[in-house]
Amino acid sequence: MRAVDAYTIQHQPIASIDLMEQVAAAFVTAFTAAYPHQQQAILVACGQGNNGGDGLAIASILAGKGFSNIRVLLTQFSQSPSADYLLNLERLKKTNPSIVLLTNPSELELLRDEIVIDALLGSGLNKPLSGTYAALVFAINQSGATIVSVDVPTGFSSEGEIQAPYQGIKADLAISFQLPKINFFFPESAEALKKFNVVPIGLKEDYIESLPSDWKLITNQWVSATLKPRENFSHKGTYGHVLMLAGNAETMGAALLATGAALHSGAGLVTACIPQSGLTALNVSLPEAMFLRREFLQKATLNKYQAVAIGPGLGVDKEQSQLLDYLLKQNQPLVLDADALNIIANNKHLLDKIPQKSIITPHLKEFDRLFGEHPNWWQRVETARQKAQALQIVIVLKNQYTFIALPTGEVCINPTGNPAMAQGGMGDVLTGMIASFMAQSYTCEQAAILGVYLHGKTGDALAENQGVIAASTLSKAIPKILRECHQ
Ligand SMILES: NC(=O)C1=CN([C@@H]2O[C@H](COP(=O)(O)OP(=O)(O)OC[C@H]3O[C@@H](n4cnc5c(N)ncnc54)[C@H](OP(=O)(O)O)[C@@H]3O)[C@@H](O)[C@H]2O)[C@@H](O)CC1
Ligand SMILES: Nc1ncnc2c1ncn2[C@@H]1O[C@H](COP(=O)(O)OP(=O)(O)O)[C@@H](O)[C@H]1O
Repeated sequence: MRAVDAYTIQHQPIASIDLMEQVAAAFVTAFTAAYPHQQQAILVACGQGNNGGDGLAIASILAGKGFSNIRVLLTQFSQSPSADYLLNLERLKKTNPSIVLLTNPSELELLRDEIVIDALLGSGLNKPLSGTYAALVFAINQSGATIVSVDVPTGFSSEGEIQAPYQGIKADLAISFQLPKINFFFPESAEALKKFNVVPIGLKEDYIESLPSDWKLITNQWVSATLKPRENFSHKGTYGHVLMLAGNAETMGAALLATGAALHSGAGLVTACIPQSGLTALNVSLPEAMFLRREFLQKATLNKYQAVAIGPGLGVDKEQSQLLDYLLKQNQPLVLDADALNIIANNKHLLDKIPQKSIITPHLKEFDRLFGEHPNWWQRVETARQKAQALQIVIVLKNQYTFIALPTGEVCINPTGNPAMAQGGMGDVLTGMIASFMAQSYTCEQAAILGVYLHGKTGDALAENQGVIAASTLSKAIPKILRECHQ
């Protein structure tokens, strides 16, 4: 993002001070949408770099909009304030603001119900907080005030390992510019911010797209452009055939959920290879699905299936291990989830046998069982990136924000999904969706990205009206979201 700012200043007819003005205006629009009352007491806490410069411009704009109860806290910790900070300080002084000069953090006093706008340090953070900054941050956190951070909470690294224990500002909201920070998507950020809001500041999208980056944020635009329409004169054969190998006596539901999601996501045909004991349930709940006896799997012609998925509710006994072993030898790309991954974790030599272009969908624990324990998510995602490249597979590392590591070494971040989806069976639905897209002739990368994004998007649409979403409810709602996403 810092590169984007620098490029914009160089290549657009805009000076850095004017970009700062745009940033401040965009911040104020989002801030006043959340806190509209002009009598609201606000303390704008400014450092002496460009983040502090933003804070000064924000204070001026808020005052201009009639916010009459603003105090501006100026830290006096640095010997070399930034040029734009100094310029904005001169501008602000003309508005006759209430200024609090702070040399000693212990002098900080907040008014009743005062909101703190945190503009102390932003993306310029280059070392852990210490000394006076650390003491001030501690005092602000302790105050219990509502905190809204400019760009990033002070002390929070935008990229790289998040310091543990976290000692930066604990913001209620961070208002960031143009693009979210990569670390907002890591679970450890929960300590630093409750919510983030990204506001546009008019930077060149085509330039941002063209920047080489190992990280990609999945967008609705990409999904809509990638989804193929259902063509006139097409038929069930056009949309591929999924074979779903799943289920066990106590976990037949997982097989039904995965099979149902494959149907609801548009596969032309879906066959469930489940134990005989699940047949009645299959016929009653999913009459569209076909059935393949487990004993016949090894006699079946596997290449009549455009996607083969294995794992949901499968079990890890000898019989299931042999089935997996057989499939791994067919050298046909697979979707591997749940117990298929647990079997591989217990027999690590099988990792190298996963056919290239396969997709594996571990949650945190399954991932660590496969690849070893990780002290934090940053390292876990880096392992995913390396393993996806080394094995030439797609790794869908599931979480609130799922990371998809591609064989190219890129990692896609999925912005959709919400905690209402945190219920058993949700991963089974995802496996069915991904297998369905694979059967419909999308590449393994596309199938994984479409599956993950649309899974979360369906959950987001349902969460507008319900607090908890059962996996079967989500599955049935997929067709409506698919319709909406088709261009
Ligand atoms: N054109 C742009 O770039 C735009 C930028 N914008 C805004 O600017 C923000 C980035 O501003 P920035 O680069 O001036 O850094 P900032 O975060 O204010 O820090 C200031 C200095 O603090 C120091 N420092 C670092 N860590 C420290 C620590 N732990 N404890 C103590 N000191 C520490 C370090 O200086 P050093 O100590 O290394 O000399 C650093 O340089 C960005 O988040 C956004 O809000 C927008 O206006 C859009 C246009
Ligand atoms: N808080 C959350 N926000 C968004 N998605 C979530 C959340 N909790 C769970 N999910 C999604 O639900 C799925 C859970 O997968 P998994 O743990 O394998 O479930 P199960 O094995 O019960 O089917 C993942 O796709 C995950 O991204």
